[in-house]
Amino acid sequence: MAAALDAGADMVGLMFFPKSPRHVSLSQACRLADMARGRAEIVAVTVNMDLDGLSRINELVKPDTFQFHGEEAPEALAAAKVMQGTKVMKAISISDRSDLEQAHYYAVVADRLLFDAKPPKGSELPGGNGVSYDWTILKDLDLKKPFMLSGGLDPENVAEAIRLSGVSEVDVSSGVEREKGVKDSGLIRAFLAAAKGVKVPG
Ligand SMILES: O=C(O)c1ccccc1NCC(=O)[C@H](O)[C@H](O)COP(=O)(O)O
Repeated sequence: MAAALDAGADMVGLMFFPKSPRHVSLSQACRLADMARGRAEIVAVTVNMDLDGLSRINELVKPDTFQFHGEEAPEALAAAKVMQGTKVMKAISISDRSDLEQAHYYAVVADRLLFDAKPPKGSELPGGNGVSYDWTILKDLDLKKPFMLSGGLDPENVAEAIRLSGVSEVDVSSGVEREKGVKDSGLIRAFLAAAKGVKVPG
C-alpha cells in the first residue's frame, strides 16, 4: 500500500474474496484503508456478495467504491449504490469483442467499468489470473462512462497496452507480485512509472 500511494496510484483495491491469495480480513482492510484515505480512491473488490456483506465492509472499511467481480446484475449494482452510498464499478470478463455488448447495460448504472480478461478454464478466481486479451478491441469504445483495462498487465507491457487500446486507466494485480499474492514494491513503482509515462492518444 505504501509503495502504491507513494508512487501515485489513483486507486487502490482491497480484496474481499476468501479464495483469493490477496484476500484481506476486515481488520487488515481497515488498517490499509486508513493509510490510503484522502490519497487514493479506495476500492473494495467483491464477488457475488450479499447486501449484508457489503454493508459490513461499508461500515467498517468505508471504501469509496465497490467493485463487483462476479455475476451481479445491473439491478444489484443499482441497489448497492443506493443502500451503501458509494460509487460502483462492474468488472466485465472479456475474451473477444462480443463480450463488450453487455457493457452498455452496466454503463447505465455503474460509475466505472473494468474490462478484465476472462479467467482460464478451471480457475477458482474470476480475476487476478495474469491473463490478457486483444487490447485493440477497446479502441474507440464509446460508453459515456469511464472504463479501465486489466488482465495480464505488468511493467513491461502496460505502455503498449495503453497505446493499443487508447484507454487512460489501467489496473494490475499479479503483474506486480514477486510470487502469487505477494506484492513487490519495486514492481509497483515500475508499473506506475510506465503507466503514467504514456501519452494517451486523442
Ligand atoms: O485478484 C484476485 O485475486 C481477484 C479475485 C477475485 C476477483 C477479482 C480479483 N482481482 C480483481 C482485479 O481487479 C485484478 O486486478 C484484475 O483481475 C487483474 O488481475 P491480473 O491479471 O492479475 O493483473
